[in-house]
Parts: sequence; C-alpha cells; structure tokens
Amino acid sequence: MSDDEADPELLALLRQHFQGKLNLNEEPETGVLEGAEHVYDNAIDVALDMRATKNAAAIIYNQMQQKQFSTESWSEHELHPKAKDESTVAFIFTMDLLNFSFWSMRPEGERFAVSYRDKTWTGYWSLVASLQRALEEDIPITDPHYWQNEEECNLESLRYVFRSCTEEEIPLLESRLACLREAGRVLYEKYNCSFTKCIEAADKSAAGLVNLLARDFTAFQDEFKYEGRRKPIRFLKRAQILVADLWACFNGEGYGEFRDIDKITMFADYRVPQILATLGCIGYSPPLHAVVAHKEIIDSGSKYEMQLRACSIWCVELIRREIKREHPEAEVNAILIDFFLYDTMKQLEAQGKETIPHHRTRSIWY
Ligand SMILES: Nc1nc2c(c(CN[C@H]3C=C[C@H](O)[C@@H]3O)cn2[C@@H]2O[C@H](COP(=O)(O)O)[C@@H](O)[C@H]2O)c(=O)[nH]1
Repeated sequence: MSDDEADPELLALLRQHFQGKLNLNEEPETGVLEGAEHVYDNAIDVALDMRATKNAAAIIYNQMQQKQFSTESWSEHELHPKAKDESTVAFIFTMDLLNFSFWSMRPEGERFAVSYRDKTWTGYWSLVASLQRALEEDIPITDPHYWQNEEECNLESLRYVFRSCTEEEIPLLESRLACLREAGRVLYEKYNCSFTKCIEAADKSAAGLVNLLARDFTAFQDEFKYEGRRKPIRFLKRAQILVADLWACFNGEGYGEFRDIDKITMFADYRVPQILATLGCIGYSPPLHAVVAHKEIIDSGSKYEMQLRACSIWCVELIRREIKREHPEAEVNAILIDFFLYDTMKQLEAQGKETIPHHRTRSIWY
C-alpha cells in the first residue's frame, strides 16, 4: 500500500512510535503519585515527620498482621454487599459516585444520620445504609435507567432515599442527584447502561479504569490547577476508591481483577489525613493548625487543602515503602494501608478519642 493510501493519522502515530516518542504498548498511569510528590516537595503548610512515619509503618504492619487485614476485610463489614455479581458492581459504582462529604457542623446527636437494621448510621455508613434500605424498599437506586427517569428519580425521591432520623438532611443532595443524572447519561451513551462495560473497556488495568472514569464522568474529575504548574494535580479520590472497592470486594478476581492494582494510591479524603496527623506523621503550620483545630471551612482547591490531600497521599506512599523495606514479603499496598487507617480512625471516633479534628472542605470530591 503506498503512502498516499494509508491513513495519515495512523502514519503519524507509527512514525512517532518508531522514533521512540510514543510507546503504543505503554501501560496507563494516573499521575496521582507524581502530582502528590510535587505538592509535597513545595509544601510550606504541611510537613511529614519521618520518625513518626517510620514508627507508624511498624505499628500499622503489626496491627494489620494481627487482624489478618486483607481484601476479605471489605466484605466483613455488615453493610457491604456480599454477592459477587453484577448487582454488587452496580452497588459499588453507585456508592462511590456518591461517596463524599458527610461531615456536619452540628453537634454529634444532630448530624445527618440514617436509621437502618435497628442501628443509627452516620458518615460513609449512612450512605451505604441508605442504598441498602432503598433496595429493600424496591427503589432501583443502583439502576442507571432510574437515574435518567426524571419522573421517578428527582430531588423529592432522593430526599426520601436519604431520609434522615435527625433534623439535618444529607449534605449536597442536589449535587448527588446531578452525579446520578450525568452517570446515567454517560453509561447510556457510551457503555450500554452498565458500569461492567467500563470495567471491560479498561482491560484489567486499574490505572486505565481510573483514567476512563476521570475522562468520561465530570463527577470523577477530582483534579486542580496548582501554582502555575502546567499539568493539574490529580487526586481522583472517588475514581480510585471505586477501583479499590471492586478489587477488595471481589478479592482481586472477576470484576475485581487488575494487573496494576498497586498503582492505586491512598484516597485523599478527610479521615485519613486526620489519623496521620493524630499519629504525628503529618504536621501543620501554625495558621493551618488553627484553621483545622477551630473546624473552620477550608475551600476546595485551595493551597491549604491541596497540601493536606497531597501530603497525605505521599505520607501513605512512604509508609508503604517502609513496610516493604522491612518486610519484602508483605502483601501490602496503599489501598490496604488506607482502608486500615480509615477503619482505625472510625474506631477512635466511636470511642470519643479524636484529638485533632478532620479538616472541613465541602465538595463532591471526597
Ligand atoms: N481514604 C478513605 N476514605 C474513605 C474510606 C471510606 C470507607 N471505606 C470502607 C471500605 C473499606 C474500608 O475498610 C472502609 O470500611 C470512606 N471514605 C471517605 O471518608 C469520608 C467519610 O468519613 P466519615 O464521614 O467519617 O464516614 C468521605 O470522604 C468518604 O469518601 C476509606 O476506606 N478510605
């Protein structure tokens, strides 16, 4: 076939490939860890304490060993779905589409809470309880067709799904509806109305699935410009925890099988930074410490917030490296360390042992 018959775009790609500028076989990268290190290297309001981080690595490793913490721990949670099938994939997608911003400015007993299975659930668990309750009431809350049906799925019906047993309703209800609407539209337009088609498109790459989510759904585009840097800093927290929840729930098999799962980083939320600060691994400048300690609002995308999120990602990476250095055989990655730290923080909260508050940023990103 002569040049003038070949597709010019394909020719350009091949020319770049053979000039070594483009590796057609290269594995996807999310860029999250690279961005986190950049912010850490330039941070002035958040610092890492290497001795505390080293000590934390030893404590975390020993406790994870004692508790035999593994992907199996995910399904042991009372409210997490147990079936290893497509309905659970739909549940996890819906859950991590809405897995953000449960914190309240109200006193503990007045914050948004959900009554389900004779218990009162707050925070992340209020979300999971609401979804389980809706399914038991035959509301198809995990079905993309429902999300697009404005007759059935609207602010009123969503208010009912997330009805509270206190005076406070779930934060950002309108934003949650918008996330469902967009996801319903994108799944309809590109993925045959099923998130399993996104998993198939990622071809068992965790980074590829994270990038696909950030590319196709604005609700997952958790990235921000930072101080004149050309490329945005990517946190992609809900996209990453979605992949991690699939991997953990399915124990790395079937819908949870990813060859590059270790590329997933810690999920930059508001709980893990809190326990890292409690362990002394991360420290705040006096002005930032005052803002966090007084539970003042920190704006989404602000320098304070980005340093908090990025330094937490980097800190967990250093903890992971320290554990692997001391125990090369350890089957540990940033996901399991993160899950363990989140659960530990929630235990401290339940025991009333919070010493440093979590930071308060209201956004759909975490
Ligand atoms: N980094 C990180 N962030 C996590 C989780 C989870 C729950 N994961 C479960 C799955 C496996 C684990 O074993 C957990 O049992 C929720 N979050 C985030 O925290 C915030 C909610 O806080 P609160 O309002 O206090 O419940 C909110 O931003 C939510 O997105 C995690 O694991 N890691």
